[in-house]
Amino acid sequence: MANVLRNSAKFGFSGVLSQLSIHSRHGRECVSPCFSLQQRNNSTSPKIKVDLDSSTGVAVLRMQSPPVNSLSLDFLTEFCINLEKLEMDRSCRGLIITSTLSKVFSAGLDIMEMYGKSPERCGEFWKAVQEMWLKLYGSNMATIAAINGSSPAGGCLMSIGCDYRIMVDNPRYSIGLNETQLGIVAPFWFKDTLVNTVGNRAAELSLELGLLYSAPDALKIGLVDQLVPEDQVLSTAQDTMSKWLAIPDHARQIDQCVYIIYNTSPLPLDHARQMDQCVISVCIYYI
Ligand SMILES: CCCCC/C=C\C/C=C\CC/C=C/CC(=O)SCCNC(=O)CCNC(=O)[C@H](O)C(C)(C)COP(=O)(O)OP(=O)(O)OC[C@H]1O[C@@H](n2cnc3c(N)ncnc32)[C@H](O)[C@@H]1OP(=O)(O)O
Repeated sequence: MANVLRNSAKFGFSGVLSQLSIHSRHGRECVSPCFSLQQRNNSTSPKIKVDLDSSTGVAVLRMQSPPVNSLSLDFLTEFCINLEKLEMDRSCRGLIITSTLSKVFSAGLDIMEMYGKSPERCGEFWKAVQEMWLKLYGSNMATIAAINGSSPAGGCLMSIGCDYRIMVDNPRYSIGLNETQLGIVAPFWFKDTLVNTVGNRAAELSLELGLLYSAPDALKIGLVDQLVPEDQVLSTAQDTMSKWLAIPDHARQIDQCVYIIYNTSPLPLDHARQMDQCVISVCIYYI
């Protein structure tokens, strides 16, 4: 593991984060061309299924990559391609993300992507993680995570990258940024997103202790917005989405824009790259 980390630290990360701006969150621009994403999508069977209801303008994106919807490079590439397609489709105003797997929303980053891979592959993987977050957090669509299972680490990041979170009311399902428990550190942009969701103190405790919250505890700290019985998670997400879509898009988008500008520190490319490298270097030192 240490060697993998050492190699990855040498690699220059993409610094895609520099593109987080008023334009990427609220304009209709793509963060990166679909072409390059499609070029690197090598998966054979779809890991993601998207159904767009043109009468409501709401798409449901189902993650269907057993056993745990781990975020591999192939998965992330497919995810980003689908997000870009929906983003460019003006008939789509809302996106619900859920899982077809029982018990798991997403297990987060695919551990196998962090082990025994070339520096180039590690860099490509990390860029895909950043792109996933940028495209989701920067989406013009109203986004709701229908969390129907556990959602640790990168799965939690995906959830808090959405505008609203509905989780199944099952204390066995957990969610949180548990990186420190694994001996690694959540990058600063994970932290920013968590602070924007639960506030400073809860985020500090959560990150330092690597806390995984049961669904009821996640509701208490505001990590999720609502708990519902398992069989109602999708219908509740659809009902909630109709309320979000009753708001004119431009007003909601501008409001989000103001919020994010005042609550997220936009960093220039070099800073973003260096800070990610710093996190990984610290991990290398201790692992
Ligand atoms: C340049 C970049 C590369 C280098 C990076 C360097 C440093 C990193 C520094 C900073 C990065 C910080 C960011 C990290 C974010 C992350 O997301 S890290 C991933 C953290 N994920 C987890 O901790 C989740 C672990 N999994 C679970 O808790 C459980 O599996 C579950 C999701 C709750 C489901 O439990 P369940 O009982 O249903 O299933 P199992 O545990 O039996 O698992 C089934 C099967 O799935 C495999 N698996 C589980 N999680 C992952 C995963 N994240 N990646 C890949 N595979 C996973 C598990 O091994 C089992 O496989 P099997 O034994 O072959 O059946």
